Amino acid sequence: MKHVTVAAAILIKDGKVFSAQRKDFGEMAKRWEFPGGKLEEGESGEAAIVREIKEELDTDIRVIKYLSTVEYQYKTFSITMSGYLCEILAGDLVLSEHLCAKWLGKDELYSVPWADADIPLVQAIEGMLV
Ligand SMILES: Nc1nc2c([nH]c(=O)n2[C@@H]2O[C@H](COP(=O)(O)OP(=O)(O)OP(=O)(O)O)[C@@H](O)[C@H]2O)c(=O)[nH]1
Repeated sequence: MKHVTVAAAILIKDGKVFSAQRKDFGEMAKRWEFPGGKLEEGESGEAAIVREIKEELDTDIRVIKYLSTVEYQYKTFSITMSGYLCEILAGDLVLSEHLCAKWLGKDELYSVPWADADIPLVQAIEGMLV
């Protein structure tokens, strides 16, 4: 079974968290996720998340702190995903790899179909939202 190690950015602004919708292919097609992606060989999670957000969203971020790591077994692959609380340094989160995106407040947090693996991370950040 394929295993992927992923870094995810938790971006919170005005009490809302940034969530983006995956494209229409793969096991997680059209699910909502934290932006990010797979670590390259020898790369740290912190370095990967800064690189991925630049690549995917043309935005410079910095990691404020590591939050937590989720392990999840999908039908076709397993995932280890670490979430990092990040802040935007420069850029406008320009979508290039997602269908759309939303800033979700506490009341809307579960209004989108999240990727299954994300639920523990979503729960972990609920208290940071308004
Ligand atoms: N970025 C991201 N990926 C997630 C999340 N939750 C989750 O299950 N995943 C899964 O983790 C994997 C990440 O792969 P990706 O396609 O985003 O990563 P990448 O940009 O490095 O991929 P690529 O360069 O191979 O296309 C996907 O299978 C995706 O479905 C999440 O919150 N964020």
